[in-house]
Amino acid sequence: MLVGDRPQLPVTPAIEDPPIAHVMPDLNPGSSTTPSATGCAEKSTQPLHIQHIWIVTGPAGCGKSTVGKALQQELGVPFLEGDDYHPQLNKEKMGRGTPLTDEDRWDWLVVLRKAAIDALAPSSERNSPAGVVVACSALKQKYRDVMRVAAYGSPSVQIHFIYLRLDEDVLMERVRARQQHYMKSGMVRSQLATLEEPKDEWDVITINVQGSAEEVQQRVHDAVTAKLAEYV
Ligand SMILES: Nc1ncnc2c1ncn2[C@@H]1O[C@H](COP(=O)(O)OP(=O)(O)OP(=O)(O)O)[C@@H](O)[C@H]1O
Ligand SMILES: O=C(O)[C@H](O)[C@@H](O)[C@H](O)[C@H](O)CO
Repeated sequence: MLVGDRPQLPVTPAIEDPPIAHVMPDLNPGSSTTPSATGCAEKSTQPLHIQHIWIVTGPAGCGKSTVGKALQQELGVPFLEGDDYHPQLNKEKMGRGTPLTDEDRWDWLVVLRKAAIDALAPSSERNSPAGVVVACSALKQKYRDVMRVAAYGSPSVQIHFIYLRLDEDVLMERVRARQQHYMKSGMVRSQLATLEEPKDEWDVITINVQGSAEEVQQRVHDAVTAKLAEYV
């Protein structure tokens, strides 16, 4: 299977990651789809309760937090702000104007992925939510692949990336106008240099985020509604 292709069930993890894979909770105890001995999914009469992980991606300043929080309100699911999961050293590094490396991002992505899985797990205090929204730059395809592992082995969990596309000049304007954030406009160019725009990745929805926050939110709403309709 090529990276970014839609996996067929049952899914064999393309990335070896035993600690997470082995602790994946059974998110769907009443699942309607049961893998058979031959490896083919068998249908039962119960509806499949799908949990959707919506990962809002793109470079600093594209609007991940703004879009993510609005989507959280709309869907009534938890929201994880990826920036909050960076170790302090990463934040200090970015604050000094030094771009993160693959190594700096690796543990952050794994921790954020686990937090997303945990947010889906049922607890005694509330019912299992229908999903979670995560703001995470996920600039490179291999970073998105790290996050994709969250859905591996759990047919009831679906992962979607919402890539917010914006030109450099508008990105720069938005980051410059933003107050009290460690990420300054000088980092925008390096974010774009690192960015691998998703192409032919079946689980990515690209949204043009030029325009007002309301216009952008409407586009996101339409795209998410259309995606959810595929599961009805
Ligand atoms: N559609 C929009 N039009 C104008 N300004 C916007 C729009 N969306 C977001 N902003 C503003 O742009 C700035 C960056 O947005 P936001 O913080 O949501 O981006 P981000 O991708 O989460 O950034 P970072 O990754 O650096 O945390 C904020 O000040 C926000 O209020
Ligand atoms: O991968 C990265 O370089 C980082 O995640 C950044 O994108 C920041 O966390 C974020 O944009 C905060 O401004």
